[in-house]
Amino acid sequence: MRTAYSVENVRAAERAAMARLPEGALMQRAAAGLAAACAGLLPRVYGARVVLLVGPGDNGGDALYAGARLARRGAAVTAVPADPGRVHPGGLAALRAAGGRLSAAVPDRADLVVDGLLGIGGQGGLRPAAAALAERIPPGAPVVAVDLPSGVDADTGEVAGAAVRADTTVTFGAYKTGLLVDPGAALAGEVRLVDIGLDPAALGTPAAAALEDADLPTLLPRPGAASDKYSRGVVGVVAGSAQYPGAAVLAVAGALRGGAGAVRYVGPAHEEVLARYPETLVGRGRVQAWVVGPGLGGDRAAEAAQALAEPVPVLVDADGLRGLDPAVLRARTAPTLLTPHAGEAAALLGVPRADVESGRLAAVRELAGRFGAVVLLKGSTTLVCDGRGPVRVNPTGTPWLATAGSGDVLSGLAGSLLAAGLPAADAASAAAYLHGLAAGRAAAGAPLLAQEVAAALPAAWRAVQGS
Ligand SMILES: NC(=O)C1=CN([C@@H]2O[C@H](COP(=O)(O)OP(=O)(O)OC[C@H]3O[C@@H](n4cnc5c(N)ncnc54)[C@H](OP(=O)(O)O)[C@@H]3O)[C@@H](O)[C@H]2O)[C@@H](O)CC1
Ligand SMILES: [K+]
Repeated sequence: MRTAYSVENVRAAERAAMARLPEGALMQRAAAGLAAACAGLLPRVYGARVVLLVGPGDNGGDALYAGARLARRGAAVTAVPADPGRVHPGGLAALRAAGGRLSAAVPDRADLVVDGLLGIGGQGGLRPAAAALAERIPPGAPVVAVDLPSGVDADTGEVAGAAVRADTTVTFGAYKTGLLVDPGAALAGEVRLVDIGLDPAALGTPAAAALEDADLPTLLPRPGAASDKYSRGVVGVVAGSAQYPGAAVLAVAGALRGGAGAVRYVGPAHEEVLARYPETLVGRGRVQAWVVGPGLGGDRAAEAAQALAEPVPVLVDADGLRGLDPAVLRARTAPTLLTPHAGEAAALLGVPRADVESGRLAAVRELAGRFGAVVLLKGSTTLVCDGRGPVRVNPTGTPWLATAGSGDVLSGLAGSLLAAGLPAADAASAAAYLHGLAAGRAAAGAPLLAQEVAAALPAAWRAVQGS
């Protein structure tokens, strides 16, 4: 599990480390790691044109000390301060001593740009002087962000105004939440973590976590010799309508590949479902988890209410989410998993969709708290929040996954994992992970059908089991 921490926790761990280290040691470690990463990105350090964008704080200090190291190896290093009156004095002296120079303007050409404008001390969108420098980054020059792309909120990934788009982010001591959550994650490029010797215990509880392949085998159900279809769990799928029969087929497809022993379908599209998947049971009956919502069409609160009245885990998606009553969910004894996209989340919260898109972390936390449910917020980075532990950020997927029906497959898959006995947050995050992995494999750089995602799930499952 890749874990990310709040600025408050990172600062606490840094204070603890600074108390036992000589002054400036942490910054030197950070600068050494940054310089090594920059050197690795350049075909040749000697003679390379390196431009440092330097903010007023320690983030700028890191950039200057790293620039000094590159200058000592023969790079032509130019530092451009956002505010010439506020530049890290030690860093500036080191750069000058190494032969680097200071400039008021961003040079037209660069082999590498180092963004040291703002790190974890940044508040709000970039101020005009810093924004002006960010806008003048020479087109095509690779950009390395120091600690995080300037303009990205370290705790939320939110971007309020101008921000730097990095190809690589070199972050120090621990991942920051904003590096995992969009839109910040999308601006960070490839994120590299430099160990500066922070004590993991001093970092406290992570604010966010991203699953990795190696986490999946411990989460996914594995049938034993004595398992039968009932002990492996039966998942009921309430989905589809005359208008959207395909949603039923796709939700069942996801459910069949999610590890439950059997899938029970309830709805008008049973002929379509059986034609495609004769393994499906049809009609109401006992289940270990319900999936309600894909393709129901219209306001179908009644179907959701019927499932929610049963003391088993219930996943509510799509049309089932309309008009959900928080009081009903909060009164439930079994877990509830809601799987909205941004538009559905906005409707549940009564806010514009743009607010959810720009503040995804806040939105998923608010939904989980308000509804007393585990919430999987779909999107470019899918988030899962259970209202208690770190928010899970899904690292797999492909933009091709933004295709009709892919959410139906995800709901079936997550519901199946619920029926197999996984806690709701694990079911949701494991499903999102496998779904994204399957989509990446199936798309392979070309447009993707939702049914191909479902078909690729067994290969994704095998791949992580072998990890
Ligand atoms: N602590 C450690 O042990 C280590 C820390 N390390 C490094 O230090 C970094 C944190 O340094 P930091 O605390 O100096 O903050 P930093 O990110 O440079 O920015 C603060 C400055 O920016 C300004 N400013 C704020 N918002 C702004 C905006 N929107 N637009 C423009 N300006 C804005 C703000 O101005 P003020 O509000 O004071 O007027 C203040 O001057 C961290 O990310 C890592 O890189 C590493 O070396 C490892 C060891
Ligand atoms: K930065």
